[in-house]
Amino acid sequence: MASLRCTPLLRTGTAASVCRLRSSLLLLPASPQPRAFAVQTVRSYSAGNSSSNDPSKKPPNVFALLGIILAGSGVFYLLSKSMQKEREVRRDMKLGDSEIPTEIREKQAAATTVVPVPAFSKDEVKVIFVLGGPGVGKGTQCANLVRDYDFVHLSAGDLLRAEQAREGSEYGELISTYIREGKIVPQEITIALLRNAMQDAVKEGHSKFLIDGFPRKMDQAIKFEEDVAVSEFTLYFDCSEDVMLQRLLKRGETSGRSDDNIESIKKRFKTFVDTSMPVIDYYRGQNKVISVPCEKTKEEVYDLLKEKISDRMSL
Ligand SMILES: Nc1ncnc2c1ncn2[C@@H]1O[C@H](COP(=O)(O)OP(=O)(O)OP(=O)(O)O)[C@@H](O)[C@H]1O
Ligand SMILES: O=c1ccn([C@@H]2O[C@H](COP(=O)(O)O)[C@@H](O)[C@H]2O)c(=O)[nH]1
Repeated sequence: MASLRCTPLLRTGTAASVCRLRSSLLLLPASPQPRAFAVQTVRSYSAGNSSSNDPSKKPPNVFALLGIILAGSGVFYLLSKSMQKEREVRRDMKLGDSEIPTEIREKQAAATTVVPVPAFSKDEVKVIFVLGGPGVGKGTQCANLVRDYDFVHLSAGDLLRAEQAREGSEYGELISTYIREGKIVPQEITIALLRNAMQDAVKEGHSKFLIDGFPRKMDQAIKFEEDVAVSEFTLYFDCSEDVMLQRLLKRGETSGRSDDNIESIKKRFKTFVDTSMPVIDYYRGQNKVISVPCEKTKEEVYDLLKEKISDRMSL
């Protein structure tokens, strides 16, 4: 089986990514073993043998015996030749495809299927996705968990805003437009930012991550879990649109965010329903969603959240 590890290098704003192919070819299925030949025991009949006079015990026909031995040797020779040919084909990988028998080529293709390996193993990191509609209170509750427990909070939206504001970023313009329009920024950018931030935190000895506002689209979910880390579970913060709208408009009075205005908010709600809810449904199908009702006060929501998380992992 071969394994693939990809290392995106967005940190300096470049889109380049380095893919290290760790290819360890599976050995082809073992060659057929030479068949065991039946060993024929030849009795020796001496002239003085008392049974030699018994007409039912005639000496074996020497020519028949020789024939059997010759036929056996022939089959053995042909079998050895065929095994040697297969060994040569396997050893000499420089042979052109057309020279390799189809059957062997098919075996090789099956054995070299590339399987992606996440950058962080389940032993190294515990990743919790935090999803929910715009303004539901994800950031507020993540801040509570960071204050009280050993979590690292990575908000995809915050990372994108920081990249947008970074001098010299080649994605600044693009991110700015996507955020204002409530659209989802291409996953390569967001995943590279998250991965770099995780790498820094792991280097500092952290292992528990709250990935807030991500994945918001199925392609992000699949790619992140293939390339970066597999999630433990998803927290889904649930609230009516009316309540979220009131919270966002209130926040918009001071946040300075380009998308905390009624036009952008409507677009964000639509994107959430059309694009992000399928991600929650996807994880729900895997029994990996913890739903947290969020209409009550911040404190009440937090108490419920702690209770629900501690049912699933030790806090
Ligand atoms: N339970 C709550 N009751 C009342 N107000 C709340 C509650 N939770 C959060 N808020 C307020 O609602 C606003 C949005 O909260 P927050 O920024 O945490 O939401 P979010 O889900 O992270 O938003 P976004 O998706 O836009 O990043 C904030 O002003 C916050 O103080
Ligand atoms: O994975 C993501 C996360 C966010 N975005 C864009 O950012 C804004 C704001 O996100 P918040 O979580 O509300 O801070 C969001 O509307 C998207 O435009 C993204 O593209 N991909």
